[in-house]
Amino acid sequence: MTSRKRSPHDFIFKEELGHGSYSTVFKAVDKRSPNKIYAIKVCSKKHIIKEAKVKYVTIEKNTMNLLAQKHHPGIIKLYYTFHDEENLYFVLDFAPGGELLSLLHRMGTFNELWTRHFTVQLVDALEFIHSHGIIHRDLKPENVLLDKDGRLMITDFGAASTIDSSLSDNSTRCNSDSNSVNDNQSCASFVGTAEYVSPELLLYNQCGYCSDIWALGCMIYQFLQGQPPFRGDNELKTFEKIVALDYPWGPNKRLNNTTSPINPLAINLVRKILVVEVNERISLSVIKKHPYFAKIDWNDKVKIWRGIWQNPQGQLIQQSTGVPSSSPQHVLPIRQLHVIDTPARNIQITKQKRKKPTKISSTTSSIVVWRKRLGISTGKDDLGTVPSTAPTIIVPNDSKISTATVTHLSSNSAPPASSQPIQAQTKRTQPTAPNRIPPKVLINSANIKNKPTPRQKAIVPTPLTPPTQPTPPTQPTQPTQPTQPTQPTQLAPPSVPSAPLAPPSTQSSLSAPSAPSSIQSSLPAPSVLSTQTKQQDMVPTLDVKNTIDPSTLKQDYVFIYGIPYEAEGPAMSLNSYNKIDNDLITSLVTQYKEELKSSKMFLQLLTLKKNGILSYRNAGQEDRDNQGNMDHQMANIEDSDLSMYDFEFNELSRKGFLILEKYKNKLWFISLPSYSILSKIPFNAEKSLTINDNENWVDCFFRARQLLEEKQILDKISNVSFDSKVSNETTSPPPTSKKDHTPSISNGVTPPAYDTKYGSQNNVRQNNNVKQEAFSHIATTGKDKPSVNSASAITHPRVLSGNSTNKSTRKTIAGSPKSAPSANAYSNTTTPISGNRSTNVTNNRHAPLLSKRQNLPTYSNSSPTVRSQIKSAGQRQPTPSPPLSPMEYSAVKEKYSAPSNMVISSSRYEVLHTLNNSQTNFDREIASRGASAAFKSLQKNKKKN
Ligand SMILES: Nc1ncnc2c1ncn2[C@@H]1O[C@H](COP(=O)(O)OP(=O)(O)OP(=O)(O)O)[C@@H](O)[C@H]1O
Repeated sequence: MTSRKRSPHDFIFKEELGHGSYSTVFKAVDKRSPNKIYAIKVCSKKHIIKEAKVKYVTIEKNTMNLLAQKHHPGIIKLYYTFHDEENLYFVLDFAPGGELLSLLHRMGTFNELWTRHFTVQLVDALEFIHSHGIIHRDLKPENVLLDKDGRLMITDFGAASTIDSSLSDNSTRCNSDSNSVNDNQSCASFVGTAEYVSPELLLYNQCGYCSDIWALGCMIYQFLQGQPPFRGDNELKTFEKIVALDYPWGPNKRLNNTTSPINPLAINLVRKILVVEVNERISLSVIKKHPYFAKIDWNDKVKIWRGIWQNPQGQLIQQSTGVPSSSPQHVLPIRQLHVIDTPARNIQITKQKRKKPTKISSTTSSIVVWRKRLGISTGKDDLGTVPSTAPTIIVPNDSKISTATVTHLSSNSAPPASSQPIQAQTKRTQPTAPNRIPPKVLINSANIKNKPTPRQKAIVPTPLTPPTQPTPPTQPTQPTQPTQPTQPTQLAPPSVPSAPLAPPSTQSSLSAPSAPSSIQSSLPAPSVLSTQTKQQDMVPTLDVKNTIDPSTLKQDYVFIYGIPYEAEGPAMSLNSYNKIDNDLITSLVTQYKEELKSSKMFLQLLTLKKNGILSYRNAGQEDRDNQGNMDHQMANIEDSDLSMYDFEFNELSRKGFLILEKYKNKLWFISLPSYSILSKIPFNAEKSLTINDNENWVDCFFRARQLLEEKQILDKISNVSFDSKVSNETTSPPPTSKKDHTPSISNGVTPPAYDTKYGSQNNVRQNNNVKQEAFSHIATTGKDKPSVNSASAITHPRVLSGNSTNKSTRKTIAGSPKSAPSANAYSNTTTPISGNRSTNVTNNRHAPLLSKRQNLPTYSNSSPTVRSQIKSAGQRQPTPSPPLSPMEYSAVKEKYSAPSNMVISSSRYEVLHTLNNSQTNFDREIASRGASAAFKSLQKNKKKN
């Protein structure tokens, strides 16, 4: 670090490199020495204060300062920090190679050579970090960047923790030193990323150097397999998998369609790292001696730190891997196929883009929920070193103590024998347990792979909480648009027959053969609510008392436009559908922008409840449904066929549109009335009816989703014991959780056969001719057709936010997936809109298409009959039928599992997942399309600016 004071004026700021939860990173040139290129991380002071990130920024600064005292090639160096009125600035090493995750994404997996080379670099860099008494705590491929030669550089120390050097012997061992697991205050906080979080943090609130080693193990696995070892449909499931060491091994599949077996030594290494018991987890020094690194000379730093794009002489080599050596900025931004985010445009340095959900707090809440449900204390008393004896798992029902222990779990880590030539050497520790895990813990032992001991006696759990009631019945549906979450592909005829709309000019660009020749729609003029309307007319029928309800997450005035559309015609590829869909939305918005935002429209009072129900009532006129309700149900965000998009939606400036789409059924455009229109509403009414106007709609959607998701998880955790399903000794009635289908299977309900006919008719019936396209006001019809402007520059609503490498991913619990929405019929039947605004916008529309291709039934593509069978099986089986044998059970499970390449979410992970698992070029095209479209969009925006 140089002490010379610098300022933003010393640098020329170039393009944005990416942004994280509290910063935007720009490429910058030092004016004093123009050859010096840096990455400058800019954190808006306002934003970090508002988002309570000060602590993390400080940690990052201090940690990087500490590490910058000595140069290490594997660490992003911090050169200067300074601030002005608006921002804090971190001047860092520029890593032109982008994120390691992006490289992995582009390749599918790394080959043997690269995996070993990267691992060696990681081990060396980690050793350096640990030698400074620092634990990174958020190691993952996203936080590892690449320099121009393809050398790793670890970054993002915002979650780091230092170990008190007076206590530490600076050992990097996980075992044998009491400091290796740090239980001090700073370390006991929950940080990290769901997929890489260590079991000691989950179970004991502890972390240490060994927690970074755990993450290293996850990364090695990911290099070889393309995705991290532990991934559940949501964070809580991921946590379950982590403590159960539930991870599979498959061949090393590359995107160039080559497959190779995995080196057994690599598997062995990973297995020695991914051990739940920290005292048995291999340390860095032992890792270095592992036979996998037999040929590595750890003292030969030059060799170790050769870039992967360099030959032994240090020259850049041409890659045959699809990574051009000519361009150092190898990595295309990887964006979601469908995102809710802020467009990357006109980003002032001082202006923080729409944040992605908070890393730390989200993680915290998930872990807290998870631990709470397992009955694991999160209190300080529970801290301390990991006991030499593993916790006993006690199943609640009859107070019997299971023999499952954490060490037991670790011994179960062995992947299937076929892919695991080398067996774990994990020693079993004493199973008698201190009350590390209080006696309410359920261990889902069916998740434990290759359980070496005979199956335990099944103990049907007593729910930790009374069974939760299913989501309350939906409110009466609006007459024009029945929304039936359980029948996602049910197509409702347009409620308003419409005159054709001239095809948007963009249609000519539709390349798909099955694309509609025209998109016809009409825009019946809505009833006019002009600004001259008498103020009292605007809210005459609103009953204030009825409106304010504690379950309301948000209620506000909006304009809503519904466009029902019906899909007919032959099957269409997902690609075509996506394109049409994008074009449709885009053209509608671009053509009717003015009308959609017009003050002529009726105001609606939109309400989002905790149960996910979104309803509206007309603020301008008495408008009751058949049952006399003023609130009309619009959608249930739990509906797996509901997608949400953002078209330049900016709540502050009240611009743009939030778009909801029920798969091939209806589009809703939600816009916000201008302040001037709002001011026409009588003050009292406005004040009393507007609820929670401090929180954005999108945040509220995600909050609702999270609430629902947590409830769902809690139901499941409370009610499910896999033991009870596979055991012949089941004695208790099955759980009754609405959404847990597992019991139905375990109770011998015959899995419904896949209804091909129905599937083909209903689920895969494609929108070849989006022929309907009635463009009707949701609550009224009108006559005036708006003028049709020729569609100008088309921006795709879903890729609008194609920022450069937006670091948001589901893996960062930080705003994590919260959960990847699941299309997995077996484990998760409904998928609310995800909890991560920037990554997780449910888009299960893909599921049916992909499922069909593979002829795999899923809940989301099963017929209503099938669904009701599954549901009723889960809900109403009064007497347990003979349970399935384990084999039958796994067959059923497999049958009802979502196909591995299903695009069920829009996060980068999902895209990556699809890429990694795709069988065909078609799938890969789908997955990469989002990224390239996002990239193009970004470029366009940049040019414009
Ligand atoms: N030194 C760098 N060189 C090149 N690109 C960088 C550099 N640092 C960051 N970036 C890009 O900017 C993105 C965001 O940076 P960073 O992860 O530091 O932000 P953050 O706010 O700390 O993120 P997080 O939400 O993970 O805490 C990164 O994903 C990366 O693509």
